[in-house]
Amino acid sequence: MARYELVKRSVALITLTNPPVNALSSAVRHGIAKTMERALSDPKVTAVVICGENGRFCGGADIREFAGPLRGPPLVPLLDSIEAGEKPVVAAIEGVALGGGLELALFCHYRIAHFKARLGLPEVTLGILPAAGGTQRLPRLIGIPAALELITTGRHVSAQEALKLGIVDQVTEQNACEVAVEFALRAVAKPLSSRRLSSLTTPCPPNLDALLEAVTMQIQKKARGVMAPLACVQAVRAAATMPYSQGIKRESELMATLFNSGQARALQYCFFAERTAGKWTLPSGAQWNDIKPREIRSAAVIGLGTMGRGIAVSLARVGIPVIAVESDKKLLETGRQMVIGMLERDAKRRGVSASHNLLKFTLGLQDLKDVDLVIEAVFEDMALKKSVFRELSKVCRPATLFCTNTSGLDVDALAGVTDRPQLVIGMHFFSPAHVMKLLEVVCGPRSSSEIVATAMSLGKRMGKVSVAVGNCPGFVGNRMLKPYSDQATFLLEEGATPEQIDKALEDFGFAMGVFRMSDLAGLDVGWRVRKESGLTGPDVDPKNPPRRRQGRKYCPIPDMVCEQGRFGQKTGRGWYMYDKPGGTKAKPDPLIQNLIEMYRNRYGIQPRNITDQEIIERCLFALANEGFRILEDGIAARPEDIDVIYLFGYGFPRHRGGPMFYASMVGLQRVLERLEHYHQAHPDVPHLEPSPLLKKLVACGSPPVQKWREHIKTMHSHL
Ligand SMILES: C[C@H](O)[C@H](C)C(=O)SCCNC(=O)CCNC(=O)[C@H](O)C(C)(C)COP(=O)([O-])OP(=O)([O-])OC[C@H]1O[C@@H](n2cnc3c(N)ncnc32)[C@H](O)[C@@H]1OP(=O)([O-])[O-]
Repeated sequence: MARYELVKRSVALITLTNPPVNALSSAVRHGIAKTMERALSDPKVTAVVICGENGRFCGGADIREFAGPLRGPPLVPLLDSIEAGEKPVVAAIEGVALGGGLELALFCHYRIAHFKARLGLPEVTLGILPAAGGTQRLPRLIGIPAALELITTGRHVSAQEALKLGIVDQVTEQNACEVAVEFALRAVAKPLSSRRLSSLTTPCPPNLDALLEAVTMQIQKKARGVMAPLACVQAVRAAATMPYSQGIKRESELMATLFNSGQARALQYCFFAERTAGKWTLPSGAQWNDIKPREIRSAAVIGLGTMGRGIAVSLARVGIPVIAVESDKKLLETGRQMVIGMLERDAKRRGVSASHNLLKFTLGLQDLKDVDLVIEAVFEDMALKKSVFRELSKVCRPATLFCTNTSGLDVDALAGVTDRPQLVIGMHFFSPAHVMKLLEVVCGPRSSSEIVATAMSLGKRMGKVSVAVGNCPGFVGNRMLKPYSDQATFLLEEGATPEQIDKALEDFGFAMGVFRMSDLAGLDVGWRVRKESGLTGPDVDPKNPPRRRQGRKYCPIPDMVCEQGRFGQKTGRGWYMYDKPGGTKAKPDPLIQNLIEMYRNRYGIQPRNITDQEIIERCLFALANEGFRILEDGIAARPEDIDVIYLFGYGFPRHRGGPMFYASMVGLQRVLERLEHYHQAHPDVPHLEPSPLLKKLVACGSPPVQKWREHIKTMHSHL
């Protein structure tokens, strides 16, 4: 839809109207075609201004339309008529001009941007490329190197940077529309030929091939197996080496190779899944858009260990005064220095001043009597956490909200020791808490909808992707991690090596394989959890550690590694060896290979050749299978939530969509068959037994992931 008005007696003002981001849906494209034709044919009209309703120019093509057959007028011929017209067309950019929105502006003869506007060609983040001339026009306007960087990264630039790059002609602090109308009136007399980007030659750097080669290498190194960025390089190469008409053909050829690809579908699924995750509903029927969150004006963090420090920084940097508490002077001083240091480095990186004044450090819980919200981040020990919550109930005013950063302990058990179980919730941050975007908001059965709403909105305010989950051991992320890492260690027993398993997972797209990731996180963390859950400990015979524990198959190799003091990067030895404690460059360690071979000999295990396909199937199908169980148990409301948790908390490759979307892409029938195959081979590994929900979805014809919810409804929700 596009609105047409005549202003200043001779300027046609065309306003795109498709809330919330004026995406270029077929209706909007129809609207532009009709209003442009009217403006160009009306003799009263001397110039045209295009703007967007609600202070947003245009968020690009309507991504929702990609799933179906494309209808309505094709974009490029429509935009050609704008550039070819004899009347100056000025784009008045407010809010955002992204993707097809910026391309629309690049067909206009002039671009005026509001100083708060953001511009960019983020198509590559959706697994595609700018297919409305962006790859041919932006290089002609700002040169190859700058255009290449923006198109292969999809980065948004500010209006100021866009002016410096030459993307826009003027930046204004006033209403961009009014400024554009004045600008258009002044442009009437000026020639337009030099303003038609299609007629310009692309300024080429002398080292073009070397530049394109270097960018290609960098992409292949950083974005393993991701297609779109490489196609973007090819399209920009066409802008440098072909006339515009051929370049635009090359652009659409390359787009055709991407548009229906699995990667594009996965990345577009992630776009919407991320936005769906924030829309929670509780068993009571309370939901995200009808519960008003409390405003948090002050907070406290208890415990300044690794997590507590990151949480304090994440609160202070968004302007929330924080009281940080530790149990003794030395820990408090160490914590204070580290938090201040992190806040300063973070502020420097963001080019802002550090908000030291918002931080207060204390040894006394009584200083927390008036805070709005407390986040407990002490050592992962139930008894210790309970004593903290009992104390808090005594000192904090009745309305103060209590949150725990436990990564898997029972939130309701903690709520039970307080005087306000309805005001207790889990806020599970991921390490480092001031960097990782994911926040699991763990709703106990007594958590009120008000505290759920408050925790979710506080997460958004802290720049987190917040997902509401139910209360069970390990919640969603860590609960699924166990079958995934268990399969990896079982594969070690059967013949694989840590390097082989990690390489298979990294070739699949993970930034780090399971063993390198464990070395980073610290092997002692998992060891302590296994001890606390009684799976290992001093009463286990180290000479003959049993391979069945608590009625299930158990692999003692990780314990044997820890018993040698190998805790990963922090000790310089783990599944890999590092040049020094804290080193990050992993090298295969023959001692680990010896340990595994001795272990196989002791139990008479004949190693066999294990394929990368088996590694991927056993690790990822076990992961997804636990995801199905979590949906059955109502611990997660929909598969999108699980996928967002794994994308933002566990480094699952975005171009694979997440464990549940990946399972749907592989085909639920195949996932079921492979799990049945592996469970038959390993009947003593319950998490390989296909979940009832998986069987049910296959029986229902394997509906697309977005439709699974309809089949989950029958189950009881813990959310
Ligand atoms: C030819 C051409 O070459 C090619 C082919 C293309 O152009 S491909 C398309 C390229 N364009 C993009 O990649 C930009 C994508 N959008 C964004 O980056 C952000 O949305 C935003 C613009 C920076 C606003 O952020 P926000 O935080 O203020 O709000 P939001 O929650 O994100 O969004 C608010 C609501 O708008 C929906 N939405 C946003 N952009 C949309 C789009 N392009 N198409 C359809 N829906 C969109 C979104 O799902 C949400 O819906 P709901 O959840 O309310 O139901």
